[in-house]
Amino acid sequence: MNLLIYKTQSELLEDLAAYIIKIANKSIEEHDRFNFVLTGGNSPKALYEMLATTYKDKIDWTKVFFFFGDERNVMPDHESYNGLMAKRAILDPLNIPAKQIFYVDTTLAPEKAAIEYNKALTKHFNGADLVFDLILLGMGDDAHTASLFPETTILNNENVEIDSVFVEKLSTYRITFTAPLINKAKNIAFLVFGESKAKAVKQVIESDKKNPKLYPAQLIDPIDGGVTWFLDSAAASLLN
Ligand SMILES: O=C1O[C@H](COP(=O)(O)O)[C@@H](O)[C@H](O)[C@H]1O
Repeated sequence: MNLLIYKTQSELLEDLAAYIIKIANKSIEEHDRFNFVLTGGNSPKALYEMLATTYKDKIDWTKVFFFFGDERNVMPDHESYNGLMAKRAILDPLNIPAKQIFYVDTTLAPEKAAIEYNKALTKHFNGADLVFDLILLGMGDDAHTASLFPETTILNNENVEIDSVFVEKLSTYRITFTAPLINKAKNIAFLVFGESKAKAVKQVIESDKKNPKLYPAQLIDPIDGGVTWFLDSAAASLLN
């Protein structure tokens, strides 16, 4: 695990953008495309905007395919839809054509949306293993990542797939990559800001004994690739 801690969020974002650009260009050089899984929530917005403006000439965006590691069960025009934030912050500004964007279709029932997303991914990968070049992840202050929430049934799902899950504490369904699917990625990066995440960061990274039922981000342990944590000093403040 690589642990990178930055004094300010802007330093962190600059470095994370450089990390993404490097992986994107390497992936395009190696297999002529970059399969990039976006994270939702609030944390990545400034990063997406930065990639679409300051660094827009650093990547051949015609070769980038965008996916979502999790989605909220709301309509695509709802402010909470992860795809909408990404659409506004990076996809529309870069004029990414629809064929390069894999939104989760939340007009369907959650189970059906997950089935359709699995089908779309299998088709994109031509039936080969679903190995993404880069998966970006956030983390909630309850240590959830993607939509792998504490004490939910999906934590026991050992399949490499997208699934739906009912999250009791939010009284809602989510659609999410399972941990085994995330762990197949070539590269995984966590982006975590702010003091409210400090306790969860410590529990996930420094607990002597793993307890993924309570701290689901502990399930992220890639098979072949690496995981890099991009933290600001507030999020890292409780680490030894
Ligand atoms: O619900 C979600 O939360 C996490 C963390 O979001 P943040 O707003 O605290 O950055 C996010 O990674 C996930 O994609 C999202 O659906």
